[in-house]
Amino acid sequence: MIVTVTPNPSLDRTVQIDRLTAGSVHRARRVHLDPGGKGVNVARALAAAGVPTLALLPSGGPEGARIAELLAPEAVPVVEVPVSAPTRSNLAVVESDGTTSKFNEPGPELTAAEVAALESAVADRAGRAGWLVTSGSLPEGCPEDLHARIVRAARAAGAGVAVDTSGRPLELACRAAPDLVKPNLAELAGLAGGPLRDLGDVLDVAHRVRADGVGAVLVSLGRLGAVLVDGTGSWYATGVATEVRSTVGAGDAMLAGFLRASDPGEAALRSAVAYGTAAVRLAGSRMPGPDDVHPQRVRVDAVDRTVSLSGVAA
Ligand SMILES: Nc1ncnc2c1ncn2[C@@H]1O[C@H](COP(=O)(O)OP(=O)(O)OP(=O)(O)O)[C@@H](O)[C@H]1O
Ligand SMILES: O=P(O)(O)OC[C@@]1(O)O[C@H](CO)[C@@H](O)[C@@H]1O
Repeated sequence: MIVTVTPNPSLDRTVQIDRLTAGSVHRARRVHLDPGGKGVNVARALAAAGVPTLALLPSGGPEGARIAELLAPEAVPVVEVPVSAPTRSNLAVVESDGTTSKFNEPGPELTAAEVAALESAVADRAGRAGWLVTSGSLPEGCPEDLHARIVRAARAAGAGVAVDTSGRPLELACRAAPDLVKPNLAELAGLAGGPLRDLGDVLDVAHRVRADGVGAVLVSLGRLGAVLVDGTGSWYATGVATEVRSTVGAGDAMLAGFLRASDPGEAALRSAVAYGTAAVRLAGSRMPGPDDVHPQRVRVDAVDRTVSLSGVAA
């Protein structure tokens, strides 16, 4: 079973318009509502593939209840930790060429007792998890080492642990020696303390992160694909995305693809990029199912240090 922890879930509203122009009124062509937050998305993709999973999240107000309602038809088991402030709603504006602008709320303020209840729910379930994924931003009131604490608790319970977050919480989580981290380019640059120019820089930082105790580093690079560095080697994979409908959640789909792969290393990277590529073809933060995913179309090579990262958001 793969348990996902999302300290700051969200009700994701995706609005499709022709073109975003600052300061104008826009008429939406379509609106789509998804249960969201990074760990929630990972659990959705896993459930769609028939992988036993459980999404653990704080839940408050009508937004929290709606997330659980939307997860039910996707057959995602949920453990809700009740909190008094309402769960946030996040907005994605997608233009007709696939350009996506995201507006994320900070999230509710959790009390110390609510944070303790979340940690206790993690401790209760970690012993039954093969993997535990802890991901996303932290709402107000959470200590910045919350992901790090969850990593330690899950490791102590014998679970493999994957982390997908950013900034200081990511730095602290790396020090807790998780089995896997999944930074995007901006997050890896944050860990490096400066901009990264090419795959050579990505490789060097990923090796440094591993040397500090992280098992494997899966770096997602948007349209450029992804790099994996683990204890057995390093690879670069690219997919073919025909049509980009929404990039929201592509990183989460990718992490699910990595975790559901039957083999580690190169095979897991292939599955990860197949999932990421499939996700961008789907509207909103919809997660791909196994029929959407084509690992045989993913190209995996040795890492060419000279490939430039210009044009990838960092
Ligand atoms: N524009 C794109 N074209 C093709 N593939 C893409 C594109 N954007 C993302 N992908 C695929 O999805 C994977 C994850 O994307 P990305 O690096 O944007 O993750 P992320 O920043 O963590 O996303 P999120 O936080 O929205 O989940 C990439 O490695 C790639 O395989
Ligand atoms: O604000 P955070 O926690 O960093 O990210 C939240 C979020 O953008 O991540 C998911 C996509 O990865 C969305 O479902 C959700 O809205």
